[in-house]
Amino acid sequence: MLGLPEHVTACLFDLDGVLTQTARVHNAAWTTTFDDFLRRRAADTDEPFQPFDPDEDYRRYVDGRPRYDGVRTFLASRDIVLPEGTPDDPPEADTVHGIGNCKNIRLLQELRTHGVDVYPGSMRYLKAATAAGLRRAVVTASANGREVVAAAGLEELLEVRVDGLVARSEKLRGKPEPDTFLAGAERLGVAPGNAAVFEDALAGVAAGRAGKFGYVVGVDRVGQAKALSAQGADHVVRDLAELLENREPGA
Ligand SMILES: O=P(O)(O)OC[C@H]1O[C@@H](O)[C@H](O)[C@@H](O)[C@@H]1O
Repeated sequence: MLGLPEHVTACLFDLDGVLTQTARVHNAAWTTTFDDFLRRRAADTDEPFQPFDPDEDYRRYVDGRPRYDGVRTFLASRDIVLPEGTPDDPPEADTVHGIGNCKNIRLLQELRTHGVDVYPGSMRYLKAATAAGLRRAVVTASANGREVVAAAGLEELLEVRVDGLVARSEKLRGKPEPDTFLAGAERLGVAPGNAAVFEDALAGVAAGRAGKFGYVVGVDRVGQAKALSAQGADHVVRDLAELLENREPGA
């Protein structure tokens, strides 16, 4: 049904980059934030400034991961270790939390100024899934998940939300671990084997594979179809509307 195998009765959708056109907003906020930090550091250490790569660095180290995990993973890729700091560190603090908080201020500024766009194909797919009686959850690493879902006007179409705040309060490990997707399936009352994961991030597809979900759809918005397959996507589309055309997988 809807391009999914017969045993699938529920859909677990990632948010940024799958339902809403906000992956690029996160990416831009991270790029500016990391570049500011790296420039300061280069000036302090006399080492050359090597900017954050919004393609490679974002996809490998930041995309899909919880905010502070993204900071740690990227810094580790440059052999940089910073103090953790605390959640209320100011945005200029050179700590894991300070950098994450700086990115969040930039992200919210942009989201609140320009609003949130939904992918038209995703809206169509969500409506078709609702009409077909498939269960529907959104599972996002973002602590801003509630705000983005509301700004996108998707609240009515999603039965369950597992976001970064839920993950924090329930101590769920972030993607690429499967915990948040497993929590989404559990809240819908569906076994992982009967749920399909929809993900645009490499870490998210890896989480879908690790959780032994019934089907993993890779959503390729940036030309990384091969990498999504290599992480374990069963099928890769460029837009969810493609699944409405192909009624059965592989058809
Ligand atoms: O900083 P937030 O809003 O909690 O989001 C955390 C992460 O959420 C993911 O959905 C994005 O792919 C990442 O880019 C982002 O860093």
